[in-house]
Amino acid sequence: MTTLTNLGFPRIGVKRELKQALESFWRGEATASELQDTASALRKRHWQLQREAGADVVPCNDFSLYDHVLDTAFMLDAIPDRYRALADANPLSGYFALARGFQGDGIDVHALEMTKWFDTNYHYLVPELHENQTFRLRSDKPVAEFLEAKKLGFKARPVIVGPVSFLLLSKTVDGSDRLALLDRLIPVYAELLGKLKDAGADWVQIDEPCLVLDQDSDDQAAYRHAYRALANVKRPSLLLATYFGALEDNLSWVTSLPVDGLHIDLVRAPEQFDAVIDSLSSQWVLSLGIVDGRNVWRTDLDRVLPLVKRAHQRIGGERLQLAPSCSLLHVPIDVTLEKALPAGVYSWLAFARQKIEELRTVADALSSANALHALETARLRQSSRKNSPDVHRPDVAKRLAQIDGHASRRMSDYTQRRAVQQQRLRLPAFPTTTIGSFPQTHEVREARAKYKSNKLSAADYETFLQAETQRCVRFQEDIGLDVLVHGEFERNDMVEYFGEQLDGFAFTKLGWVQSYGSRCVKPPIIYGDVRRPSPMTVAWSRYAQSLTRRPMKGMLTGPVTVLQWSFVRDDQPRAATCRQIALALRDEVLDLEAAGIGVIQIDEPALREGLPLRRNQWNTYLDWATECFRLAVCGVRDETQIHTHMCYSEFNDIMDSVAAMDADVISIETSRSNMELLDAFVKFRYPNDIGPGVYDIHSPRVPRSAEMTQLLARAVSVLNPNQLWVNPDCGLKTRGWPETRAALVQMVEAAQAMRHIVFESV
Ligand SMILES: CN1c2c(nc(N)[nH]c2=O)NC[C@@H]1CNc1ccc(C(=O)N[C@@H](CCC(=O)N[C@@H](CCC(=O)N[C@@H](CCC(=O)O)C(=O)O)C(=O)O)C(=O)O)cc1
Ligand SMILES: N[C@@H](CCS)C(=O)O
Ligand SMILES: [Zn+2]
Repeated sequence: MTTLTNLGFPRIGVKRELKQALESFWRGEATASELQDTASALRKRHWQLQREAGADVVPCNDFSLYDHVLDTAFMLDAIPDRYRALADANPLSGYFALARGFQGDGIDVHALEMTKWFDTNYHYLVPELHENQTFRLRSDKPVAEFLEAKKLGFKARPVIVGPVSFLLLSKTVDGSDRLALLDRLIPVYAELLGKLKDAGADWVQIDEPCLVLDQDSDDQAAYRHAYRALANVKRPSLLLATYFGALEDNLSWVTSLPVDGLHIDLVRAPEQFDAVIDSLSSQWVLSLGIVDGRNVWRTDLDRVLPLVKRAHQRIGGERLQLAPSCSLLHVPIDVTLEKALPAGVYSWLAFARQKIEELRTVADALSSANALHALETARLRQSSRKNSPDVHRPDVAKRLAQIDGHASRRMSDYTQRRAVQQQRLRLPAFPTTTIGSFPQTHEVREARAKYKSNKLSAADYETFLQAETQRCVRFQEDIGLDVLVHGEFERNDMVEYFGEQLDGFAFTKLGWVQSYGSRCVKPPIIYGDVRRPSPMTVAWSRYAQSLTRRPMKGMLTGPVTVLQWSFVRDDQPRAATCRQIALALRDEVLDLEAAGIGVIQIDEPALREGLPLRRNQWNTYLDWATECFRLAVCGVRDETQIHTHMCYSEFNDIMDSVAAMDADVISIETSRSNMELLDAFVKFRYPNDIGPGVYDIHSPRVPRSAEMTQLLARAVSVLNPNQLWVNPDCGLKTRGWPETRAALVQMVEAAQAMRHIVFESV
C-alpha cells in the first residue's frame, strides 16, 4: 500500500489563533499555560484535519511557537551568552528573547538576525555559533510532540532539521568554520534520535533542504560524515527530505548516504524523477512530492498520475510515499472557507486541506477505480482555467509586445540627475527619512475592518485615514525629518493593497500565511493578465503633499516584490507576469510625477529572495527582474528622485544587479548585522546614494542616538559621506507609537551629530 504523508502543516490557524495567543502573552494578558493550551489545541485540530483529508501519517514537531530553526537552536542549546541568564531562569522568556530581543530588568539584548527561508517569504532566525560552541539536548520538543500525537491516536512522523542544513543555515560570529562544529553536534542528534526511537517513532523526517543548493566538497563531506555517524546509533528509520528544487549534481552521492529513504520535489524539479528512481537504493523508501506546497493551484492529476504509476511499477507500493512537494507552511489552510472568491477562480484553487485530498485521489487511483469521479472533476477544473477569458486579455499582450529598450532607461546618467534633484530638493547632508509605513495600530486595523464589513462608511473611513496621515506628517515635521512619508495607513499590506486595485488578482479572506513569528500575510492570487484600471496611490500622496512644504515620498511596491509575495500563475513564465505588473506600476509612477510628487520610492525587498537557488540560473532572473524595476520607474524626468528599499538582503553577490536598477537612492537593512551588509556597496564602489538602516524595526527596543552615530561612523569610514542617508532598517508598521517616536527622535539627533562631526554644520 502506498502511504500518504505530509511534510509539515501551517501553524498559525485559520483565524490566526496562534498570533492572537502569542501577542496576548507578549502583552502580559495571557499566561504561558494559556499560550501552550492554544498551541496544543491547534496541533490537535491540524492533525485531525490532515487525517480527515486522507493522510495516513501526519507530521509532528512541524509546529513552532515562533520558528522551527530557532526551536532547533534552542533544543541544541545553541544559545548565545547574552540570552543565557534569561533562558535559564525562564525557558519560554529566553526563547522569545532570542526571537524578539528583550529590554527590561536591567537587561538589554537584541534579537537574533532574521533572514529568508530559501526563496520563500517565510523568515527564520539565524542561529549564532562560535568556534568553541558546545551543544547539548536542552529540550525534548520533538519527543514531546510525538508522544502528544501518539496519545491522541495519530500515526505521526517527527520532523527535524538535519544537522548539516542546521549548520549551513547558521552563522558563526567569529568567522570560524560552521561545519567544524559537526562532530560536536552529531552526538546530540544521536541522543535525540535514540529518544524518539524509545518513544516509539518508526520514522523521522530529517530535513536537509540545503541539498538542493550548490554544495561544495566540504559540504558533501559533512553530509557523508554526519549520516555515517548516525547510521549505527539506535534510531528510527530516516527519510531524508529535500525540497524547493532538484538534487542535480548532489544526487550521485546523496543516494549512497546510509539513510532509509528520500523525499524529492517533483513540482519544482520534475526532471529529476528518472535519475532518482534509476539510482535509488533497493532498500530505500521514495517519497514523491507531487502536489505544489508553494502555490495554490489545483494539481493537474493527469500529468502526475503516469509518473506515480511508473514509480509504483518500479519500486512497488510498499516503498512508495506520496506527499506535497514541501511543507504546507507556505499555503493557507482551507479554500472551502473562502466565500467571496470569483466562482471560476475558487474552483482552480487548492489550499493545504485540498492538497492532501488531491494526494488521496492519486493514492486511490493507484489502487482502485474509486477515484474516477474525483479525477473527472479535476480534469474539468483544469480545462476551465486553461480556457477562461478572465485569464487571457489581448490588450495586455499587445502592450507588452510594444515595449522597447528605451522604456527601461533613465534619460540621463546618475551624476546629471543628482545635480538637478539636489537643486529641486535642497536637502542637507545625511538627509533623514523613513521607509514608508508608520504604526498600523489596533485603531487603524479596526477602522479598516469596520469599513470592510460596512460598519463604517467610506466617507468616515477616509476622514479617519486623513486624520492619521495628518498627525503623522505633523509628527515628522516636528521632529525634523527631511523627506516625509504619508504613513501607509490606508494599506492592509504592501502587496495585497496593490493587488486589490489591479485586474488579474483575486483575494482571500482567511488565506493567512506566516511570514515570521506572529506576523502573517494574505498573498493575493494572480490568476490572469494584469492591468491597472485606475490610479492606486495618487490621491493619498497628493493629500499628504498638500499638508507640508517638505518633499513627500510617493510609495509603491515594486514589480518583483508584488510577484514574489503573491501566489503566481503557473501557466506562463514568472518574467511575463512580472513585466505586466511593471507596466501597471509605470503608469502609477508617471501619474505620481504628474501630481507633483518629486520623490518616489519603489520597494523591492523581495528582489534577492526571488533568486533561483542554483547560481547557474541567477543571471537570467536578475536580467528580467532588474529590467522590470527599470520598466516601472524609467519613464520619469531627471528631476524626479527614485528611491528603492530592500530588507533582508545579502548584497555581495548581486551588486551588479542592484547597480543596474539605477535607483537614485537605496535604503537597506543593516543594523542587525552591524553594517556588515554595507561591505558589498563599498567593494563595488556603489556610486548612487545609500541609506543604511541605523536601527532594527523588528524589535520594540529603542536604540540610543549614540548607537546610531556609531553605525553611521562605520558607514562614513568606508563611503563618501555625501552619499549617505539616515533611515531605519524598514517600515514601522509593526511598532507602537511610543517606541517609534522615541527612536526617530534619536535617529534625527544622530543625523544632526553626523552633520556636525563630518561637516561641522548643524
Ligand atoms: C515587509 N514584509 C512583508 C512581507 N510580505 C508582505 N506581503 N508584506 C510585508 O509587509 N515580507 C517580508 C516582511 C515581513 N514583514 C511583515 C511585517 C508585518 C506584517 C503584518 O503586520 N501582518 C499583519 C497582517 C496585515 C494585514 O493584512 N492586515 C489587515 C487585517 C488586519 C486584521 O487583522 N484585522 C482584524 C481587526 C483589527 C483589529 O481589531 O486589530 C480583523 O480583521 O479581525 C488590515 O490591516 O486590514 C498581521 O497581523 O500579522 C506582515 C509581514
Ligand atoms: N514601504 C514599506 C516597505 C517595507 S519592506 C514599509 O514601510 O512598510
Ligand atoms: Zn523593508
